[in-house]
Amino acid sequence: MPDSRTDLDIHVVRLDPDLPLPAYAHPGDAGADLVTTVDVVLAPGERALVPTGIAIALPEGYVALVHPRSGLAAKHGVSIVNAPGTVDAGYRGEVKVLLVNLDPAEPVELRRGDRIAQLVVQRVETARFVEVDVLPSSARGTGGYGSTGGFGRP
Ligand SMILES: O=c1ccn([C@H]2C[C@H](O)[C@@H](COP(=O)(O)OP(=O)(O)OP(=O)(O)O)O2)c(=O)[nH]1
Ligand SMILES: [Mg+2]
Repeated sequence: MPDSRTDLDIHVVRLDPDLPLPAYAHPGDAGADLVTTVDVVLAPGERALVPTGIAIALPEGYVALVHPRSGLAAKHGVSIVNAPGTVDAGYRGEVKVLLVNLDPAEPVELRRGDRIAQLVVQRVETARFVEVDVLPSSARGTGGYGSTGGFGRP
């Protein structure tokens, strides 16, 4: 479904011409759905690098993040090992999805053409890493990993 609010064109090559381009389910959605080109069965705990049949050329200054779909996660325990996957602007290979079946008991069967993940395109900064001897102080300081407490229960 075309989204008239965007001016950003991303060139896509369909490596598998029978399958669709990434598509937003609703106008304004953040994630465009990606499909699998192959049938896959994932046993409990199993992972697989699944091809999506597309290659893209992101403009410089953009990244595409490969996110899990919440419906597959909630209903089948299917997630992405490296979530969110990072597609660099210079990458011209096939976009792939490292799916994992986190369900402890049930295998999951994915069929060619099923929507398996979603691609979120974002602007991104390329930083200069400047070495210094001392960092400026901050309210948090070095506290992390639960330094503010747990669930916040009384
Ligand atoms: O979910 C993903 C993650 C990555 N990639 C592709 C695009 C990305 O630009 C490239 C490299 O990904 P990343 O930098 O995360 O992996 P790496 O292990 O650091 O590999 P490399 O040494 O090639 O950078 O692989 C995907 O197609 N899907
Ligand atoms: Mg890398």
